[in-house]
Amino acid sequence: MPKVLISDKMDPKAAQIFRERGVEVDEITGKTPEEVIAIIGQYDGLAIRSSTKVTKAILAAATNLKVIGRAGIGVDNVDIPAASAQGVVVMNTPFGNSITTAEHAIALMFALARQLPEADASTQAGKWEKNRFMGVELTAKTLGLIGAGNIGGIVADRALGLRMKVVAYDPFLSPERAVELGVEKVELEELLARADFITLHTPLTDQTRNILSAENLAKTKKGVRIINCARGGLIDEAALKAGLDSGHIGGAALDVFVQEPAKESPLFGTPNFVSTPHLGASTDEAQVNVAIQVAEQMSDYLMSGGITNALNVPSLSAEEAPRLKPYMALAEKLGSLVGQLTTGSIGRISIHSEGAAAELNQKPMVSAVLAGFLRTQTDTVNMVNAPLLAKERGMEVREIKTEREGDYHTLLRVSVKTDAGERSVAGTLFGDAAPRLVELFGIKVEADLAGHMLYVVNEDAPGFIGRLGTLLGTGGVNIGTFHLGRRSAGGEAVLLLSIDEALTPELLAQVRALPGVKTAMGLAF
Ligand SMILES: NC(=O)c1ccc[n+]([C@@H]2O[C@H](COP(=O)([O-])OP(=O)(O)OC[C@H]3O[C@@H](n4cnc5c(N)ncnc54)[C@H](O)[C@@H]3O)[C@@H](O)[C@H]2O)c1
Ligand SMILES: O=C(O)[C@H](O)COP(=O)(O)O
Repeated sequence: MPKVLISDKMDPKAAQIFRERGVEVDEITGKTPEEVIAIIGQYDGLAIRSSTKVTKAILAAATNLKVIGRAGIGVDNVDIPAASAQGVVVMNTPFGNSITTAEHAIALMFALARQLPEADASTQAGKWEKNRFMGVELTAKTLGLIGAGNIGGIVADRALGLRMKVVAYDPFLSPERAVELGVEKVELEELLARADFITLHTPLTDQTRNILSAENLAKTKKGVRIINCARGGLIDEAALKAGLDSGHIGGAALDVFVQEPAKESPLFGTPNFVSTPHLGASTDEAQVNVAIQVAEQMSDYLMSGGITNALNVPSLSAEEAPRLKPYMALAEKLGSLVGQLTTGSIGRISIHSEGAAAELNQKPMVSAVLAGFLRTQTDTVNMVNAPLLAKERGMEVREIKTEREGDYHTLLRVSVKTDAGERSVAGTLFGDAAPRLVELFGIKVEADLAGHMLYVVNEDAPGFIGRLGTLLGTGGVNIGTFHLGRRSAGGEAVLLLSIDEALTPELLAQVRALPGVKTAMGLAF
């Protein structure tokens, strides 16, 4: 039974779903990295929010880990390249807390417009400072949206409902989507110059880090109010403090900080500054949503191989998984076969689907071919890191689809281009389930690729099969199945034998010494 560790505070629904789906679960929160390292080796899955930092060191100790599930959106607390290199799937729940976070941004916008936190503190201190707290209306004000994705889009919708004008800066926002959202797509400079309120909804990347730098803050309208419910690091906090102190910035509300937890900051205590401790996603509804989603996704993966919302591997729904499973087995076997039969460096590997195979999700099949191929070179490859490894090894990967059926109802062909030219193998599924090799380097042959096999290329001549059978029999090797193919009568012939155990090097040398043998190799699947 697979075992999952929930290492951050999560709605109890997550544990309930894991158990219902047959996954054992431990909830151990608030541990130091060293404590996580000490226990992580026993788990197949790790369910987290933003507190657990999944570092290289934690991954190195996670020897059984197959999946990391983030109950939320941001995965900047996970070393994704290290997870990928180790073959661990990383998934998040990209929509479960979007509405909640958008509402938090709107709440902070109101808090700034009417100085609610300071008015509250003053009133509860018995001061009744009615004349001190003069606010501004939101109606007819311009909201500048930096990042118009899921959360930004919801913020825009709510702001339009408040009769605000919304301008958006997002280089990836299409003009059509801007129209659909009812926002005006503008460049950053224009947004800075026009916005009365600015709200940030981008991930933290090299392009967005300090997007509100001292220089850009100086370009904003005097009195601008700024909200950040996305990620610390999007705003230069020192420049923000200076802008608030000088009065150029009319107010700022931060839910996220460069350093979290933010137990101290020069911003604390600054007039017109409002803060919350990374509460954007903290509502009952959002936490139930993300807990359910993460547990369902992780259970699907651990129990049936279904992949949803993964950041480092193509998606594969739980419905697709059973249909794709035999194809993945075929793909992996074909990849392994070409890997075992190819020497020298590979310039290109092409995966060609024909007939029924072409109607399926190609990405998982491609990953399976690459994993099968590369497993002949390294033990640490799997579906997750295979595309990455192939790229690192300078292999060009081609995907080709032909929906028309050829000789077979469904066919997968794997071709490799090396210095010696291009060669291919092809396979089909018998009864849509059983993988079978049907072509080997241009020769028709029908074989199951399983267990130990002997591959022989020889000159087609009478008596050869008898001599080979006698040699193997004398050597104590039991033949399970025997598959033959030839290019033409008397031409090159190929033999694929399944054998109960691998040939000893001595016996293999004797096979190679038989008259007419061009190549003989042991294979294993
Ligand atoms: N405070 C919280 O608790 C909380 C909760 C949920 C999400 N978040 C954070 O909010 C952010 C947005 O989440 P989302 O679900 O809307 O993500 P999303 O991926 O749907 O949207 C992000 C948008 O940013 C845009 N973008 C990327 N680079 C940009 C750039 N250089 N300039 C301008 N725009 C750029 C993208 O095109 C995209 O439209 C994420 O960082 C997420 O981690 C925070
Ligand atoms: O990216 C997210 O989903 C938010 O930052 C929420 O983080 P949390 O799950 O730690 O509240």
